[in-house]
Amino acid sequence: MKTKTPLNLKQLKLSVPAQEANIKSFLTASGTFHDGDLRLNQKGLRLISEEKEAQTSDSKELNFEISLEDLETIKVIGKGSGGVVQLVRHKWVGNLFALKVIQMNIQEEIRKQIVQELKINQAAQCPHVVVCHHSFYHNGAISLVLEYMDRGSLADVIRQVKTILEPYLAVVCKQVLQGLVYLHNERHVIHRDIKPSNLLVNHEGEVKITDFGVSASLASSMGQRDTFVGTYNYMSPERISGSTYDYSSDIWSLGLVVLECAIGRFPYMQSEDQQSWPSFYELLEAIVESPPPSAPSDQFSPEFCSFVSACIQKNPQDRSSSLDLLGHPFIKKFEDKDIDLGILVGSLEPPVNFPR
Ligand SMILES: Nc1ncnc2c1ncn2[C@@H]1O[C@H](COP(=O)(O)OP(=O)(O)OP(=O)(O)O)[C@@H](O)[C@H]1O
Repeated sequence: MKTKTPLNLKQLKLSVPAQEANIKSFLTASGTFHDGDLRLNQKGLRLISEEKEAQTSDSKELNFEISLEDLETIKVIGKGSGGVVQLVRHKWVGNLFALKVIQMNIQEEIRKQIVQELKINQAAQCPHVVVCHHSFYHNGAISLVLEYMDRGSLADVIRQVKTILEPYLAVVCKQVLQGLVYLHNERHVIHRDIKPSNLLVNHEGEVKITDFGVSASLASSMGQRDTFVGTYNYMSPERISGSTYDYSSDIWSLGLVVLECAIGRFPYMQSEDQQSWPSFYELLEAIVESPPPSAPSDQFSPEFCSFVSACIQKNPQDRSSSLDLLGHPFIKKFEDKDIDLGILVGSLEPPVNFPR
């Protein structure tokens, strides 16, 4: 029988790695251990070539990869004409995202092409454009993993507050214009679908344009036809009448959105107590044929009225550009007033509680 040699406690030393602090450099934000081609996290071990990862990584700001199986649904937060938007949580990392699934009855080839274009657009680098972290083509649908905007859209805000006062509106406009300057002047794209439900808000009072790329990609994949549109309400007269259109088409839409937020009703609705909307054709005819709506000068400041009219002009050439509008007296007037949109949106019911 062997006798145990008593351990010399002094010999029992834990050897501390000389460069302990550097362990962090092996971990990504998600806690994934990576060393060269090796990746290890809760899901197991993977080998990824650094080069391939650089090419295929379409997650902006996130240094972990997202796959649909990693996301668990918390709640449906919205429904659009193209599909459903869900609030989802990353199972391992805990981050929240908005998952938008667009069911499309179009050829597989076109769907793949759209996802390809969306991936290019994912490089969006602007604090006023919603980040699309990832896009998939899966089971006949396009899924977009979007930055989650926890106060919903401007449509949700006006549903609650009915009207937005000029100082807050100036802050909203400034941020939307910053997003538009980025899209128009840096990315050289027309958004094509500026409307209240595509302007999202978070608790910090940040306003961001969403659906960037989606409508543009769909239009280009479908040969410039405006077949995929949820609403024509905010569409410029030149688009409705089938003429060529440019960035100024987004400015028309912005003007209508801003006026709607100020007066508390869609500007082509005659009065607040008007029960029914004009019919689809009446509306299109009014947009193309009637004089454009304007802000009533007895209720709003001259700066606001001038801003609205700089946007809502029938002739696209008479509209100001997004860059010019950023310097408009209406925007400048409130710039140094320290207006906190976060306080306004913070006082509202979070949209996730809305019955839809
Ligand atoms: N990234 C997001 N974060 C939080 N909520 C979102 C996000 N994206 C969309 N939503 C919510 O989901 C709703 C539906 O969005 P979606 O883009 O599918 O349709 P829509 O813009 O309302 O209409 P349409 O499909 O006709 O363009 C939005 O109005 C908004 O309230």
